Amino acid sequence: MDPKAVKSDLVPILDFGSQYTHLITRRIRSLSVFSLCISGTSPLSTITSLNPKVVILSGGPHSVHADNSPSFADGFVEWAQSNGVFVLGICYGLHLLVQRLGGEVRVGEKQEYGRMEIEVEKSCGILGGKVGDRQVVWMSHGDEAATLPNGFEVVARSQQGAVAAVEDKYRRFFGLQYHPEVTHSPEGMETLRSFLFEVCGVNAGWKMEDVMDEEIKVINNMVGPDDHVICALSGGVDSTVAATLVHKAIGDRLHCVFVDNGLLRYKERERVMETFERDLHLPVTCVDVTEQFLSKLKGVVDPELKRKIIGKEFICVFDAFAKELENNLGKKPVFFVQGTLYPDVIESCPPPGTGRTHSHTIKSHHNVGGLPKDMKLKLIEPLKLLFKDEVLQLGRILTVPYSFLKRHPFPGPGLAVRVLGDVTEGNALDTLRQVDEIFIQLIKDAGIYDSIWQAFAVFLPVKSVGVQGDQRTHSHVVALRAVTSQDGMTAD
Ligand SMILES: Nc1ncnc2c1ncn2[C@@H]1O[C@H](COP(=O)(O)OP(=O)(O)OP(=O)(O)O)[C@@H](O)[C@H]1O
Repeated sequence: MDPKAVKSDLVPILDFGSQYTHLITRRIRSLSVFSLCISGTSPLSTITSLNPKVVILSGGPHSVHADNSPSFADGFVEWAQSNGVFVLGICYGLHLLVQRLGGEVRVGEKQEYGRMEIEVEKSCGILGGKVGDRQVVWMSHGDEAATLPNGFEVVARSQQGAVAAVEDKYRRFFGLQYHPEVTHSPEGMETLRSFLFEVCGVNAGWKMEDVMDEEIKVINNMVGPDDHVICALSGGVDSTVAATLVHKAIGDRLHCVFVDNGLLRYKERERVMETFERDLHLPVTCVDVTEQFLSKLKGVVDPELKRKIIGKEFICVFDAFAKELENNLGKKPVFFVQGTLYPDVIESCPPPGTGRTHSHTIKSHHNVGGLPKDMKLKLIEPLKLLFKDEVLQLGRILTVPYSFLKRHPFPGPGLAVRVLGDVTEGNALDTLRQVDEIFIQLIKDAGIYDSIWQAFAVFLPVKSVGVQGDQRTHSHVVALRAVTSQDGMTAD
């Protein structure tokens, strides 16, 4: 997706490493306005090329007083001011604005963490001008704005008297000391909404239908009229939605491969292939490489080693599939489709100041281990700017069956990571498949499958005493686990 082709205004978030940065992006997107996280230290040209009406500076774990604390590019405030761009600094973003514009930030006398009450002191834009209004907000800061730059006014204060909201209406600079993006600030969402629409006059209109049309255009521009494309389909939501989208764009020049590695769930292969063929009309080749995978996993106990072996075998299978396709078509396939999502991209691009290496090129996340270099396939990652719930929305528009979209996620290495110990010993895999099926079926019968994020069984490498019929038995133990989650970022 080309961010510049988006129909709504685009709101970039300069990321300074807050654990909440992606939440700001999500809140704004939920208002039908496209938003993107970019590194807080991005060059000015990256920001200006997006032509934004509003820029948000995120919070972060740093203090502006620390050596090498990250900051926006030189010339940013001047550019914003001379182009009438609205700037909102949140927490660390507010401290940066205050400091870089000539105010003073100091270590707060009473550092504020958790729920606090604030009171609006001045009629203002960002908090809706309701003087005397009190609201509960989520604070998480050590530093505070002590002296404001010329032209700034305090709009709200915390109970402890610390600055909670500021603005310079004339220059269009705004700051919130608290985090409006978290649900612990109950009025935060309304604050973001009124800031974007009423203060900044942002145009909404970002729709998943447009994302789909735009993606199809991008794919058609990328893939030549005679080019062929490969996609590894796991039966999971991401690769299925990505493949369905690419298929809509280029038709049967897309060649999908589904790998039965002997580590799939009960009747997984039959169920997945049926959906691909009957409901989605996707051209999929199913390869059965059970023996190949299980022989490599014999005697392997270490889960990390299992993952590595599986990753390598997947690559061999994809490689063989590409060669066979080349023989059949008389030409090499050129592209490989991956269902990389936005959280993978964010995780692969650590924000400045985290101590992790910052990569400017987006590194693709692929837990089947990356592609072999001599395959020389270019990547198509049509979902790489979308969050999981947005991918589900896109899937619905692409008429991927609801039951399929609602399937619980299943790991790439499959049951190999749900059997603790050697997967080839005894009949661990078969036992696990049967237990898992019974567990999932019971959850479905109880009508709670859709409210659970992921439920699964794990085969443990211990035996315990039980009674079956009239017999005392000594047999394996299987653990059952189920978690709920909104988006797979946190779980209960
Ligand atoms: N059995 C399989 N056959 C073919 N490809 C597979 C298989 N398992 C995994 N893959 C490929 O590896 C990718 C990563 O696997 P994993 O299941 O961890 O990913 P994911 O990000 O949850 O995506 P998905 O929702 O598509 O499964 C998949 O998107 C798919 O392209």
